[in-house]
Amino acid sequence: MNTNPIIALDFKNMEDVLAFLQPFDEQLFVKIGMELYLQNGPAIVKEVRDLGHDIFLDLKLHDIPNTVGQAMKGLSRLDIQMINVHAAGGSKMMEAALAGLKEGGSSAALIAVTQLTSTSENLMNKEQGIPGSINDSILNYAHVTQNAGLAGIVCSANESAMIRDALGEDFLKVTPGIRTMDDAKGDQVRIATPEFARQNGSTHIVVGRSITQDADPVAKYHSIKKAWELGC
Ligand SMILES: O=c1ccn([C@@H]2O[C@H](COP(=O)(O)O)[C@@H](O)[C@H]2O)c(=O)[nH]1
Repeated sequence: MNTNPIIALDFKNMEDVLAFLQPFDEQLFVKIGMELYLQNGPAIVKEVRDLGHDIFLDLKLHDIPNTVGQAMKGLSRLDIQMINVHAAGGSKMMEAALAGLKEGGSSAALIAVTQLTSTSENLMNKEQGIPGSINDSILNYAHVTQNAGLAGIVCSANESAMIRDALGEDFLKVTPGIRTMDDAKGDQVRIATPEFARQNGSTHIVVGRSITQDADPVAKYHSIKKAWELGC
């Protein structure tokens, strides 16, 4: 699987996507999330794929098993490399998602969000009503996800070593919340640098505003890619 940094294409339409992608002269791994997909529909996935880029479709499905399974079957028609659900939907929902994806003939890696990188332990305890440490919650969701047969999880890079030690190198640890030292944290809580993500066992990093809002996105992408590849 492509392990290049995954660029989050958090734009409102294809015009903005094209303006962003135009200066890049290489094949990228990009993420299409709710902002772009919900305002433009499935056609946007084909348009980006036709440009030659690999795609992580970050829709974070979370509903009853039958609904998620049927939705995944529909999404399996899209030529994508990675897709996700929320682990909080439970093992039956994740199994239905996987079955739907496979029935539709897709070989995309199915992964599950554990705790969003914008979630703090305090928020989890008080608003989700989950007691204990956020690491315990993430580890629990990761075990449930692996037992349901999925390829990996979304977590922050801070938790990647814990997940690797418990669930192995091959289980995907896809980590957003990536920031360089001079980046604004914004709404993210559990952040890490690309080099730390590499050292701590992430298999993929997801990078949005650090690249997309930079004055020179191509140069920023290459500096993040280098830090990620070298781990220093
Ligand atoms: O836990 C999660 C799951 C998904 N995301 C997504 O990743 C990018 C991060 O964007 P930045 O601009 O680098 O903060 C964004 O599309 C999120 O929807 C996440 O951040 N955390």
